[in-house]
Amino acid sequence: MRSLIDTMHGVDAAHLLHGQQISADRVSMRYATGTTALEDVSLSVARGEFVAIVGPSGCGKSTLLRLAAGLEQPTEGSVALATESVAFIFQDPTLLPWRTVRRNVELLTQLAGLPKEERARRVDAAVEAVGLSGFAGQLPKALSGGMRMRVSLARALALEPEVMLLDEPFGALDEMTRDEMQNQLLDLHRREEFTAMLVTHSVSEAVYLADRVVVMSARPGRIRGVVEVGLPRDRDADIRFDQRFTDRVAEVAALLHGKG
Ligand SMILES: Nc1ncnc2c1ncn2[C@@H]1O[C@H](COP(=O)(O)OP(=O)(O)OP(=O)(O)O)[C@@H](O)[C@H]1O
Repeated sequence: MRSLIDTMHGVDAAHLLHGQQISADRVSMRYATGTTALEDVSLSVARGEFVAIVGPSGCGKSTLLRLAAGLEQPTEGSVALATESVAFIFQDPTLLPWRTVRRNVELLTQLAGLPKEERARRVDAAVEAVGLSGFAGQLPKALSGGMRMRVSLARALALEPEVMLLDEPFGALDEMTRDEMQNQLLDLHRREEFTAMLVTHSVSEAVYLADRVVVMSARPGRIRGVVEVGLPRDRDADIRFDQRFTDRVAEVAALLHGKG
């Protein structure tokens, strides 16, 4: 199940400062194949913060998320996580086709060994939170791509995670559905107050969702710069017309393209 979403174990929480949820300290990652994916990356994410990571293809963004989850160990430096309560969301919702929406959402709570009543409470809340109550009895094949992604989100939410790691979750969706999913995620983050690390190829998505955007260089990935978004957390689609939004998008894009 590790390849779907999972609860992970906190790694070496000793060097976390107060209020930090994730901390990477001078991390380098070289795979056995000889590829150096990351070099000297240091990053701290505060409890409840939403951090987006953008960078050229192959610069080590997914590697950084896997390190944060404790799925990989860095070759140099250290990664610390203040909690064991972590959910991972991938671009592919990976639903089990023979299980209904409800039973898919329940899956990880079942594997985590939660009692039946507790599972039922969490599943109901998660299905409701993503607006799928009317579809709880449907099979995945009856759902649109956006709805399947909502099920994937609900399955993660049912773990009531303190940390949500999202690897390009909306990359396969059409633009309208993607906009809807971004608003859904903003709303969930406001309500559930989890810490989020999101990998995306979209600069505007990063600025729209995050408190801070981390811009990485081409492989081996280093942090080229970090942009403080500085927009109110309580934002909606209209913020895209705000000068501050367009300024931040330009700032991130300039860093991304080496002009920062
Ligand atoms: N398990 C692995 N074994 C060997 N090399 C790997 C492994 N995972 C990733 N890599 C390599 O490490 C580099 C970074 O990969 P990673 O998937 O982290 O980048 P990314 O920024 O997420 O890419 P993309 O934006 O294209 O999804 C790539 O060159 C990739 O081929």
